[in-house]
Amino acid sequence: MALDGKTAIVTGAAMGIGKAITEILLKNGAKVAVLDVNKVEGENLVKDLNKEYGADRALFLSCNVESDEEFKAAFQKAAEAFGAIDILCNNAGILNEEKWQDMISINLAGVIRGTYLALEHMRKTNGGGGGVIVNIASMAGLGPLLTCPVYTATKHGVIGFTRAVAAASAASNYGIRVNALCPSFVGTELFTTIEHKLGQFAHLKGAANQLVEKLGVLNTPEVAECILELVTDETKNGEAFMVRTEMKGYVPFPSLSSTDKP
Ligand SMILES: NC(=O)C1=CN([C@@H]2O[C@H](COP(=O)(O)OP(=O)(O)OC[C@H]3O[C@@H](n4cnc5c(N)ncnc54)[C@H](O)[C@@H]3O)[C@@H](O)[C@H]2O)C=CC1
Ligand SMILES: CCCCCC(=O)CC\C=C/C=C/C=C/[C@@H](O)[C@@H](O)CCCC(=O)O
Repeated sequence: MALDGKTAIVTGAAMGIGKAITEILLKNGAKVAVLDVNKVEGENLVKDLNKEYGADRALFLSCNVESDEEFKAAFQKAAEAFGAIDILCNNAGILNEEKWQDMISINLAGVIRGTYLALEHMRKTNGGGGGVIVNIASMAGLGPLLTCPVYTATKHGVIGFTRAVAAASAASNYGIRVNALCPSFVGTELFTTIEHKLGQFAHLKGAANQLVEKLGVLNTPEVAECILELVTDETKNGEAFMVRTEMKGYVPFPSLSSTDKP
């Protein structure tokens, strides 16, 4: 899918990885609806982006991905402003093991909520033009991050959901691909403020720091680059793409056919 003239919705787009994804989509010719709970950051960002990329290329919509009503209204407004939606990036997420129910509600249920809304708007069997969804998971969706058991669970959930809904979309001729992006550590506010958000396993933070030392820290444009790959390569559906400082690529999963033995 070429991006020129396409329209996108990015959640949690006021800062961090979502902001970088918004910028790379704009640079490549798309229009972007910036959804976020942070109105001040979101509105300021959109003002700057429209100065840089042209009037009305970006649109801020206040939206908490935990709210069905707000999410639905944001999709409606974006569709009215842009004509149609071609791309959804479910990026909004938090890390706070002390507020673990909120993490499930935002990181996993928010992705499901956004995906189901996008299927309604975009699926060819409902008058839509098809499109692509990218869910921001994490390397913690592929293996355990021991200081963060619930964060790990939400990201494993995002990958499982992505793979299943991708297969269901293909089998239903929706014309919508769904893929997941799995970055290792990225230097955003989420990463720099974890100190007081690790809950009962905060005493294990030394182990997490060792993993950071080993894996290094990505910057947000490096992560955003990978979005282009997942959006534009029409052969990819139900994939998880891992990005680390020293390597990136599609993650192989076991096939688990009925004849396989453990
Ligand atoms: N920073 C990292 O090391 C990594 C982050 N990720 C994932 O990338 C995504 C983005 O994370 P970062 O940019 O690092 O975080 P960040 O904290 O820098 O930015 C998150 C953005 O999401 C917004 N947001 C939070 N809750 C929201 C809600 N309920 N509804 C709408 N917007 C909401 C915030 O206002 C903020 O603008 C998350 O899903 C995170 O789990 C994945 C791997 C590594
Ligand atoms: C504590 C800050 C979390 C920031 C948010 C993230 O999503 C970052 C996740 C980044 C990396 C997670 C890696 C987990 C890896 C484990 O499964 C480990 O077992 C893999 C070890 C890889 C290796 O040793 O090469």
